Amino acid sequence: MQYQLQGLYGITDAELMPSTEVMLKKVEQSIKGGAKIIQYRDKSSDLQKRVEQASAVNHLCQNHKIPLLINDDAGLAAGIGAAGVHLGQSDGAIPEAREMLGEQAIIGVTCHDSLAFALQAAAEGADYIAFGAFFPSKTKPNATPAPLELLMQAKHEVNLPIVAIGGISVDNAAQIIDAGADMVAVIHALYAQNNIKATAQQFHQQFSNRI
Ligand SMILES: Cc1ncc(COP(=O)(O)OP(=O)(O)O)c(N)n1
Ligand SMILES: Cc1nc(C(=O)O)sc1CCOP(=O)(O)O
Ligand SMILES: [Mg+2]
Repeated sequence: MQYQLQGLYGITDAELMPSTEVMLKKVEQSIKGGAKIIQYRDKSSDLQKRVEQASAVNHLCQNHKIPLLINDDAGLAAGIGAAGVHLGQSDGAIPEAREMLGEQAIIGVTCHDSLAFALQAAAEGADYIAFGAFFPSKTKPNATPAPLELLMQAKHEVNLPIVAIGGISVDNAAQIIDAGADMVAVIHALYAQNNIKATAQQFHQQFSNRI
């Protein structure tokens, strides 16, 4: 299936979603509010939990025709038939992930604050590039800071959809989108909210003003 890589990108979080049931409810609310892409992110080494949760979220996403990407682990993505994988700079090579997942898979790559990483990822066949952190992140306080101007530069120099991540909220998303981000990836300012659907709608509206 061909997916549109634009809009709100929700990322799951083990602390904000302490059970599979809570995870499914929160992710579904975000999709109902307009999230266009979901990532399963679990940094634990509990393989059984990871397979069970990733499979359940993948089923939900498929029902809503939304792509699920697996963080870090192309093998898990292939094993459960997810739409793709998100790779950090030390999470494995793009060609190997492509080999495992196939031509249709979505492979996203973390580029931190580096245009050089982005150009390399593009040359190796990435489907989107991700920059951050644009604002202080509650989830990842030690993330490398990235300047807003990087988005404008990348827009001109890299022919791939751009994800912005790190401390993004409904209050600061507009400046990120104005600077050139095609997607905003969010954990805390989405999944820690009491009304996740309404929050996702607020993010979504900021894109629909431009689509
Ligand atoms: C959309 C998106 N962008 C960046 C990241 C961060 O990936 P990475 O640097 O590998 O860090 P971890 O998330 O694995 O801790 C991401 N996951 N998603
Ligand atoms: C997983 C992750 N990667 C980042 C990067 O800069 O590469 S920032 C981050 C955490 C994003 O969560 P929140 O929306 O709560 O800040
Ligand atoms: Mg990673």
